Amino acid sequence: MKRLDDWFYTPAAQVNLDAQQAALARQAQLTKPHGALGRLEDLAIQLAGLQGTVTPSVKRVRIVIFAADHGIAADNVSAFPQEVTAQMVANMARGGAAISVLARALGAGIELIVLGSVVPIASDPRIRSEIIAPSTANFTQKAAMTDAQLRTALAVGRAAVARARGGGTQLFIGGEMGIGNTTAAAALACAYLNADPAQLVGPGTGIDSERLAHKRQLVAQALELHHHQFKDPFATLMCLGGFEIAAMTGAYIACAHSRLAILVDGFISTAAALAAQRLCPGIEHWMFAAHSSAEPGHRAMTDALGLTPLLDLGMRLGEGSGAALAVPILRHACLLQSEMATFAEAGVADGQ
Ligand SMILES: O=C(O)c1ccc[n+]([C@@H]2O[C@H](COP(=O)([O-])O)[C@@H](O)[C@H]2O)c1
Ligand SMILES: Cc1cc2nc[nH]c2cc1C
Repeated sequence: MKRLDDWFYTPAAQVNLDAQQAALARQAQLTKPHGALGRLEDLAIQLAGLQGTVTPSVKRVRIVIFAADHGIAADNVSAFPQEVTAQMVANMARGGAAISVLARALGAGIELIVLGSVVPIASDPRIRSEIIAPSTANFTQKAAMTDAQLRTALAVGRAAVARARGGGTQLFIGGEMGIGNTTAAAALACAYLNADPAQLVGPGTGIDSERLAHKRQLVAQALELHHHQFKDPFATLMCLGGFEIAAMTGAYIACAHSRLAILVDGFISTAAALAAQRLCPGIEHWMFAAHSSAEPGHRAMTDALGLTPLLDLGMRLGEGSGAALAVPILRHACLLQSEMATFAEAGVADGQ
């Protein structure tokens, strides 16, 4: 049931325009031709507005991985079996996944949260169990989640951000793991953007063209079944989403409420960002798009959010890995803004 006083409908916090103005003015005084640092200048100015200071910093980064299984995986939409979701979470806990390596290199904190798994998750202090159900329902037959399940998933994301905030995090990265979740993300993108599955459904982990045609057909079937819900962004997420996608949506919204900058990862993370933007207007101002996923259909979502990805490395891994790789760019943008000398300090003659 829709209640407009629900926390996730509260619009995003306002950006601090004074800090943003001050950062813009400082950029003009730094020892470089005006605009010579290109997008690094815009990033520093945006971060100044988000953090309310002329000298922003993203030293303290928190990566939260949300993992869950999907009912649609029963329909042969992924190149991998469903138990890989749980196996990869265990790999992440042991430090062997790509995101584990990148988080270590960045000195970033990482939290693993499982919201649904078709196989039992071994008790492990490094894994947070927030199991809602073994998996979502198959959305070609019924809504993926119940209203209560969606609210729980959104709240799991919100609580993760509260913990991050408590630890002094300056930049939030949501990562995900879930076999079958590119089908859910593509279905969400089609519903929110009123687009055709032929444009937005792609190969995910790497299926052949025959299975891709089948995957597109399943998404078309789901859109047909649920289309009467698509005027309502909450109901759309309930019908087509996943527990990990919804948790990321809740996390992003909580970031925009608690003034925390968000670095969005790839295809699935951006579908969650799109859902967040439909629930929480203005949230896009709190976001940076880290990279352009190789998954076709990603671009349509970043365009709809008005975000321009920082990197294009042909990646399609998820786990927050593309976002982790973009962190040094944001860090360097902040360092330049904070530590470069001004023309006056350095005794360098300014231009016109
Ligand atoms: O982030 C991306 O752009 C991305 C693109 C394709 C696949 N993935 C990852 O691959 C898994 C989903 O792929 P699939 O084929 O099972 O739908 C899931 O665990 C994602 O993290 C991620
Ligand atoms: C091995 C593997 C690792 C992943 N990481 C994110 N999604 C993934 C999907 C697979 C299949």
